[in-house]
Amino acid sequence: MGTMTASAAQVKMSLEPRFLVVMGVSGTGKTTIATGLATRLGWHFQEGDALHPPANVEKMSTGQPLTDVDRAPWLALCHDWLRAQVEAGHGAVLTCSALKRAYREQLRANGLPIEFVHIDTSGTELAARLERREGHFMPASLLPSQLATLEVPGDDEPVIRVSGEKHPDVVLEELIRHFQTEG
Ligand SMILES: Nc1ncnc2c1ncn2[C@@H]1O[C@H](COP(=O)(O)OP(=O)(O)O)[C@@H](O)[C@H]1O
Ligand SMILES: O=C(O)[C@H](O)[C@@H](O)[C@H](O)[C@H](O)COP(=O)(O)O
Repeated sequence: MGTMTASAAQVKMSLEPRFLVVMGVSGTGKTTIATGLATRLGWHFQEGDALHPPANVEKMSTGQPLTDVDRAPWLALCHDWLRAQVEAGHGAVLTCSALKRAYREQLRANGLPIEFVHIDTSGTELAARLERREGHFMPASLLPSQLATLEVPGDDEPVIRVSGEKHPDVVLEELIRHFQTEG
């Protein structure tokens, strides 16, 4: 335990701030990975779901997928949060499904140095997780539309790809090692 605390402290000291959007479809593990990173690195965290206007939450709760128009004000709030973190200069992690390229471009607008962490998980594993998950407004019935809407980030986008099917601790280790290697 003492050793783990020491190594977490070393990581906090040695890493330059980064501005991360942990993205992917519902149930892929965004909140799990983003909170793990924020805790281990001492970076600021924002749950993107908490920025949805109430009408969006109501819509998803009743099993209706969001449209581009529904998502626009939410993405604007996500962008504003990211911009404030960049201006403050401390590391930050946001969860945001960011399913389409255009949404990711909106998040990166104004030249923000955002990097995406795309968590990729198979449809069968996602369905099982969402059926098990309790106390969340997002129903499993919306999974097909999430998967159909996803535009996997291209190699021309600033993206780090991770598997959502490994243990979260393994993914966190991989990400932190990647950040250490990149300086
Ligand atoms: N790598 C993983 N392996 C197994 N279960 C996971 C993993 N990551 C997350 N989960 C579980 O799957 C569910 C969805 O994870 P969550 O982090 O809420 O995803 P999202 O924020 O993308 O919807 C939660 O019950 C969580 O505990
Ligand atoms: O753009 C969307 O359709 C939503 O943002 C969606 O992708 C998101 O997943 C929900 O907010 C549910 O929250 P979880 O992702 O935490 O399941």
